[in-house]
Amino acid sequence: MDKTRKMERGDAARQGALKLLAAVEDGATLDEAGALIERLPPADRARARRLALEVLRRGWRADALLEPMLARKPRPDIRRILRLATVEMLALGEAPHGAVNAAVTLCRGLSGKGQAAAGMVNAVLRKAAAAKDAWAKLPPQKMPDWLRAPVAAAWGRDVTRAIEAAHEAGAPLDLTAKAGDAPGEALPTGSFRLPSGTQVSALEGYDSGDWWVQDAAAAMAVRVLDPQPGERIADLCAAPGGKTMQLAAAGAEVIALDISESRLARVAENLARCGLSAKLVAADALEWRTDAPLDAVLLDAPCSATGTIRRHPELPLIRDGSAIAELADLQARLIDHALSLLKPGGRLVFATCSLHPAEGEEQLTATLARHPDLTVEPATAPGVEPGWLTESGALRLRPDLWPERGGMDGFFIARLRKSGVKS
Ligand SMILES: C[S@@+](CC[C@H](N)C(=O)[O-])C[C@H]1O[C@@H](n2cnc3c(N)ncnc32)[C@H](O)[C@@H]1O
Repeated sequence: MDKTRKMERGDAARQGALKLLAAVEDGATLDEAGALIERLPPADRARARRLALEVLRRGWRADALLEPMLARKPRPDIRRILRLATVEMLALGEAPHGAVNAAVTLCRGLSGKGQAAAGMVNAVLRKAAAAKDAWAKLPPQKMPDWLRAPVAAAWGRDVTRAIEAAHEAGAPLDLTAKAGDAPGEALPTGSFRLPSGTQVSALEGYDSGDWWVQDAAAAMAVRVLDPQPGERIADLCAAPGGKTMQLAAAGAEVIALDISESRLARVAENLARCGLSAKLVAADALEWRTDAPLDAVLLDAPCSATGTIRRHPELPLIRDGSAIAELADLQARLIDHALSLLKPGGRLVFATCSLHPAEGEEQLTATLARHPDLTVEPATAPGVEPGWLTESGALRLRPDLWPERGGMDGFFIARLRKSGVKS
């Protein structure tokens, strides 16, 4: 590819990244914003998304570095260009001349005053390129107060900083095998790990459906439930279906329920790809009833998803924490209804991909107060380290765990036994 075409391609990806970043500033998730770049060739689209992710993970850090170099606060489109080039140079190893030239070209493509900023952007980015030591000394991007305060109250400042470092580092690619092995490093908990950016569809076993993509922490809820062949188990919030597939692969008779028909269609696609089956039901779990009581229920409840910030770094920017009380209330109602579906002695696994104690530890305490006959069983499974269990026996997974292996998503998982004869 000649030099000019290479530059144009780089700029298409950068322009795509800037569009995604602008949409996030307007409140969209990166997935929602994806439509803005769908016309780009696949390689540019993937690069645009990667660049946007990396800038979202470090935008605050870039601002902190650049602020003393700027005479006045830049307008939003210029600030996005400055952040992008700074992150490219100082975090992604892009050669300064390439990143600075690209930033200047992007400014020249703007209207009116944007063009006039090209000189300033050139000068500031040249200074930024030389500020490697200052960049290295800046702490990772902080969580917003609505999340940082409860996290720090629960686990202290050192853990909070370690979680923030894990958020900045991003997430590897984890696979769950249908049976036996999958490509990648075998993790102690049974998942398989590959470097982030691995092309999923090129891996051996993709077409034959031997495995599916699922974070190592997310895979723990079903391992804690320990499904047995032939057991009747409902997965009440099933889509897109990672946990349904684990239950089906274990030989359980699975009812996979989700309120969203379109999301349930993804469960059907995923099951078909992997040659697994489950009964699919589109319904509100709060209203759904079954003729025969169940051996077990998996409730992977809707939540703030704050455990997935490594993969969704836009979440802290587009959420303000105001939904957490409402989500915790919905989770409590789902737990109560799930318990009513169980046989005496049946088990409920409650899980959320949240770092907020209101959707985890506090939810469990409130559940036990409403249902004093429930027993919390230790949430153990192969590879679970003793330090991951809370005092009450639930599993608290956090992004800062396994730092040498690349972390894991944040999850809370509790295994509850209904009173009566054990099933
Ligand atoms: C955390 S996701 C579940 C992820 C899924 N368990 C997996 O492993 O792939 C939560 C799901 O709950 C569904 N949901 C939200 N409220 C619900 C309700 N009242 N009844 C049933 N499903 C609901 C959402 O549509 C969403 O698909």
